[in-house]
Amino acid sequence: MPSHRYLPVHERVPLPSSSRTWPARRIERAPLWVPVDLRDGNQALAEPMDTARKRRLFDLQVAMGYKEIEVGYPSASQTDFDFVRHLAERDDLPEDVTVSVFTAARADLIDRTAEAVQGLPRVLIHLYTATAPVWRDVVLGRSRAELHRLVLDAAGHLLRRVGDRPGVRFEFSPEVFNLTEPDYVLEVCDSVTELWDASPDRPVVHNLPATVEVATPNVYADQIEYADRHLARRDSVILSVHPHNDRGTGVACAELAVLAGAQRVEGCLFGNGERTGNVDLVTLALNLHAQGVDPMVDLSDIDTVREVVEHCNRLPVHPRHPYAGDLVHTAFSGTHQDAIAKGLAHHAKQAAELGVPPEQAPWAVPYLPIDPGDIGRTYEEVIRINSQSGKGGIAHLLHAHRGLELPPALRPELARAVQRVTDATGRELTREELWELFRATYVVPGLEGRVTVAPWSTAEVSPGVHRFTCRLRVDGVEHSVEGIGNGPLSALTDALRGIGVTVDVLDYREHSVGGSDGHAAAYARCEVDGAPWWGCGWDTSVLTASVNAVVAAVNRAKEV
Ligand SMILES: CC(=O)SCCNC(=O)CCNC(=O)[C@H](O)C(C)(C)COP(=O)(O)OP(=O)(O)OC[C@H]1O[C@@H](n2cnc3c(N)ncnc32)[C@H](O)[C@@H]1OP(=O)(O)O
Ligand SMILES: CC(C)C(=O)C(=O)O
Ligand SMILES: [Mg+2]
Repeated sequence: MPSHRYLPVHERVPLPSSSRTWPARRIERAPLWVPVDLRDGNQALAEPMDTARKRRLFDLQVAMGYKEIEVGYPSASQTDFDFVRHLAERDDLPEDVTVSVFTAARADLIDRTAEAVQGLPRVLIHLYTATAPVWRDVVLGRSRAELHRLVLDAAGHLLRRVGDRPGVRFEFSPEVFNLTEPDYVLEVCDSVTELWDASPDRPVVHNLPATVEVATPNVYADQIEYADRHLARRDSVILSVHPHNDRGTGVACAELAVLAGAQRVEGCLFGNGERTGNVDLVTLALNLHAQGVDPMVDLSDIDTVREVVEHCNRLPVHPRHPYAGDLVHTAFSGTHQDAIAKGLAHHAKQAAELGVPPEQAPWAVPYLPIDPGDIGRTYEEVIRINSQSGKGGIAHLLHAHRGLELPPALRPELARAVQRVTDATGRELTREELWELFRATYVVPGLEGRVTVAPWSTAEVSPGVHRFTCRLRVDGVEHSVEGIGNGPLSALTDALRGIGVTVDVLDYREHSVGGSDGHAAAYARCEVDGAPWWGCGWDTSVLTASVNAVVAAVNRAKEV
């Protein structure tokens, strides 16, 4: 790999001196989130959104609780212009929502922008120019002083065009801030602050983008902390960040930048955006949620959010995407499943002890950073069965979906049966298939097999003495038999012994299963002809379930 072609960041740009304090800080409240899907995200789509798609995403963002939303680059295309006009003319913006529009520092584009926003009650006009040396030299062909002049001319032009309109505020972005000399950033931003006469009640936004990520997130945090400390009229400046994700560390950059003093974060839902995307606002919000901090946006129905975003962007969200992917709450592997199953049971118990609903109780379930229920996910997806799965997960699934309380001693051999199937097929077992496997292995042998018992009856002939009377069919030969014992099951085993089937019940459990069909499950571990076998019964009658469980164990032994 020709790595020698690339310079490390400290050889590309002077970095601010390092008296940093951000590493010791904590994020205790959400910054102002600003979705830029309708502008930055949109400019990265092969098929940019039309008005209907833009409106759908905008309405979603309003419903989620975003208060500032970048809606387009109205001077760039008729579609974007029309969408801004649509918002202005519909006149249905919630009173606490401000829209933002984007423009380059060119008089013609500013004029068109001013036309587009006419009539909007609250609008932030976002002016940008790249300030980094390579862009100055190669793209814009201007020296530091010349570019500074260009910015001030554009900022002044904007002020003259719309500065006296009520509800208008300004934002400035020195594009590629992260590769711009820190003193030059201050020089340009401070002069813009002054020109726009920012004040605490009409602050300017300075948005310092990592337009293309080039360094580890700590470097960006140092750059932001330096700006936080040195920007003029700091109480009249909202310090904003706009990370991209070229190195896959956009989220880390945003979080460290907030530690370093950023008050506002621009990004896109699920991280759409140029190249590898803008920083993902959903992940950022849920990262805060998972730290006990109110994210100030509603993600309680993440699947609807995802569905709308996928529709509007025509891009899928990856199955492993943090929080939102189809697979992120799912454990296939045995030890994780075991821990989750125990964690969920413990969670339910603790909630009951605290007297609060489970969805309000403190969360400490292994391997699940947040309760999937918080974002509208169900538990059904949490544990899924394949060849990596173990007894804990299998028992959890049969409990969750069929109400079975499998005896711990039965679980290992059921897990082996499951593994034989998943190894052979190489695929996942659905919960219905798992139930069928359990039924076929342990329940069906109680209903059909070499030995069948039907009809039968029991009676307590004297206190503590039970009689079991039945027609027994063994290998097609019918017998009428009776047995006596201290309970129905011991009377049954006595009857079996009468025709030469030696069976002892070593362990027996039963429980009723909730639900309208009112089934009972019975589990019998029996010694049959000297070897132990499990059999299970599943019937609306507990007694029938128990008889079937013993017969199932017998038939399983006889089928070997
Ligand atoms: C990091 C970001 O996301 S920046 C935002 C980028 N977004 C977009 O580009 C999407 C929409 N853009 C567009 O539709 C078009 O670029 C338009 C309509 C805005 C402008 O189109 P055109 O006039 O055809 O120019 P073009 O796109 O080629 O822009 C390049 C020119 O603008 C200049 N320019 C680029 N950025 C800026 C800026 N921020 N401020 C002032 N001038 C700029 C360049 O120096 C170049 O000038 P030159 O022709 O004198 O060399
Ligand atoms: C804020 C603007 C200029 C931007 O999208 C970027 O720098 O990435
Ligand atoms: Mg961007």
